Amino acid sequence: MMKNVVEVRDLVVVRGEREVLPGISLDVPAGVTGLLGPSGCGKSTLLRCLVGAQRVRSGTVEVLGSPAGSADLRTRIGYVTQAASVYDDLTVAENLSFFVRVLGVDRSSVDRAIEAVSLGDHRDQVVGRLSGGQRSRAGLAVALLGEPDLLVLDEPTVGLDPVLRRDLWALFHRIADGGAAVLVSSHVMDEAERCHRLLLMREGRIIADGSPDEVRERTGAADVEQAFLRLVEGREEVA
Ligand SMILES: Nc1ncnc2c1ncn2[C@@H]1O[C@H](COP(=O)(O)OP(=O)(O)OP(=O)(O)O)[C@@H](O)[C@H]1O
Repeated sequence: MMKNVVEVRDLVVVRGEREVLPGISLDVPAGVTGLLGPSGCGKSTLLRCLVGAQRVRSGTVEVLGSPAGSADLRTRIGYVTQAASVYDDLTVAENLSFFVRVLGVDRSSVDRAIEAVSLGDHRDQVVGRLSGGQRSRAGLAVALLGEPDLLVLDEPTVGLDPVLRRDLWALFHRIADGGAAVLVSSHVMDEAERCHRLLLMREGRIIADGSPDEVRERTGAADVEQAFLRLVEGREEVA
């Protein structure tokens, strides 16, 4: 049995002139893992590496036992970026039918994906007329088409109201309960409590790794936001 869904070792990524990831190592197990850190710390860059969309300078990225970017991972990873991944002028069902052909997966996955994100009542509605939360779920449905073993979500709850955020997190947990590993990035620390496991990131490095309880206990903090600040301050004292 495989231990980790993702294993990253000594990964170095340079974007523009900057070493955005200066040699990061981390594992992602099954369940819901939160990748948390301030804007610009390199979360999206790391996620791009996992899906094989980022040029890397050195190090290794293994996903589901294969090197990131391998052809056999194409339908085994679902990836939702911050940019909209669905077409505004197509209905939910038309979008999904289109991506079914692109991915070469079974047509029956359209209904399954629509049901998974609870968009049954909106399946024949044009995406451009959906609310923000419904649009997010439509994008998520596309990522679920291939029944992925790993779902990579880049800040999926940005700009959503608290009720929609809560509903989306419940959905991530249902997906994880179905057996997929779910990796969710966020710069909102209060989302940390909703994860089985946390990776706290700062300036291209992982500064803490564990369950929300472990991270809080290790730092003696009341919540994960305070834990993050304590870790940052601790580092600065040592430096
Ligand atoms: N195309 C690019 N060319 C050069 N530098 C880039 C490019 N894209 C991002 N960067 C830089 O890489 C660093 C990390 O960016 P990244 O998008 O990975 O951060 P992030 O943690 O996902 O931020 P956010 O939460 O704002 O999305 C930033 O300093 C950013 O300016």
